[in-house]
Amino acid sequence: MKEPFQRALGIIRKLKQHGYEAYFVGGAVRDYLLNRPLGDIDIATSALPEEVIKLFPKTIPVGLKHGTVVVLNDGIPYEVTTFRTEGTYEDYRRPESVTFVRSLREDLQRRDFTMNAIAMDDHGTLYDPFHGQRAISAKIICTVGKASERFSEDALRMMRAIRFVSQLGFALETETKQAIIEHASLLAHISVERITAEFEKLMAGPFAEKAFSLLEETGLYVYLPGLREKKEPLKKLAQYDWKALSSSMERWGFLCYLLLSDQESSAFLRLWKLPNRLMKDVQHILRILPLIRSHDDWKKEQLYEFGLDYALAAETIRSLIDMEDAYSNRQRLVALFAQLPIKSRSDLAITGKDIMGWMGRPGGPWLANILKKVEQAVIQGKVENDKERIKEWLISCNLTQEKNC
Ligand SMILES: Nc1ccn([C@@H]2O[C@H](COP(=O)(O)OP(=O)(O)OP(=O)(O)O)[C@@H](O)[C@H]2O)c(=O)n1
Ligand SMILES: [Mg+2]
Repeated sequence: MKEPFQRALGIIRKLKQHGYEAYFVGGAVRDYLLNRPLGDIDIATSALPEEVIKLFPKTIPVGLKHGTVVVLNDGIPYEVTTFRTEGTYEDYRRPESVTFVRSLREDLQRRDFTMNAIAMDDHGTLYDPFHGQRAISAKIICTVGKASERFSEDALRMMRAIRFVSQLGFALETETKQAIIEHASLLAHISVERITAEFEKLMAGPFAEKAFSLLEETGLYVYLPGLREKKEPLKKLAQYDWKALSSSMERWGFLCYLLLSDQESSAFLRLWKLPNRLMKDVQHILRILPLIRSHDDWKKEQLYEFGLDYALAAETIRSLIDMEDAYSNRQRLVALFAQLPIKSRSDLAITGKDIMGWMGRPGGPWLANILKKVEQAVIQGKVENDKERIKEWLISCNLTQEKNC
């Protein structure tokens, strides 16, 4: 058994010693069978939440209504959830309350996809009543039972299905795909935050282009923020190798650049409720892209002005769009940046104070103007980044004359 499971065995064994059933379930079992890195390890048990709390010294009651208690074992948190069915669903979202059951099979039956409905006991024996292993071998994403029921219970599962396509490269089973086509509009009941979380994972998957193609084909895109009118440009997204993009900022930047006009992007990013920092970063990239696409190569001044991180992100997107090798273009940019005599204003050998002293004038807009000129001259190699040289240069250019500031 893999190390992360080993470390959680104590929890399962303790539950069993007290007469309860307990199993590893969900994504970790799936990823273990796929030989992928394991995420959070979830445990399902017949013990009720209060029974779990009594057994373990360190617990956090994170979702008692849903039967979930976090058990801290050697400082690592594990979600321990009571076997449950989700009872009646309202509004196509996960329910407010659940019904606890004492059978593993019933618990697995309420899960979304067969590959996510496999349980593993403390000896590594698998319980797979819905043939999840078969689906994994065939690389198929298939709902447990009737697809229309699973998607009506929680419409986010339609996004999850396509997000798993992106992460695993699997295909959607026919009935599952058909049900997404028929139930796409139910996504309107789901909160933007949950949709965004899935969409971020979708964009980051190694098979994102397959997923974009499916968003378009199933019509699910219509219910994604700001994409309703973007059927045709959306098709373009499926033509690129998204693996070339390596951060959230690059992925959102690329998406906006391909789908939207300059005026649309800020409202679009707000619709997805992205964090402010990310929105600002993306908009910065979107301002850089048209500038660098109109030139053959980077200018030193541009690189200095944008900073290496943003420049690299924009260059990665540009390379992808122009079908160039992003790796070597990035390397070139890093080398060019290394050659810059200064990387930011704080690297200048002089300060505003020096200039005020030389000119005997108090600060004002003129000072920012001169500092800018000095910065440009240093970057262009017209003057060495040295206090005396800069002073001489200012005098020789007559920049110490008020009329030239
Ligand atoms: N809408 C959902 C969300 C989750 N699940 C079940 O709860 C498990 C754990 O959920 P979660 O951690 O959200 O997803 P994972 O499948 O583990 O995927 P990831 O690797 O991204 O965590 C899933 O495997 C699935 O069995 C479900 O049936 N329906
Ligand atoms: Mg998980």
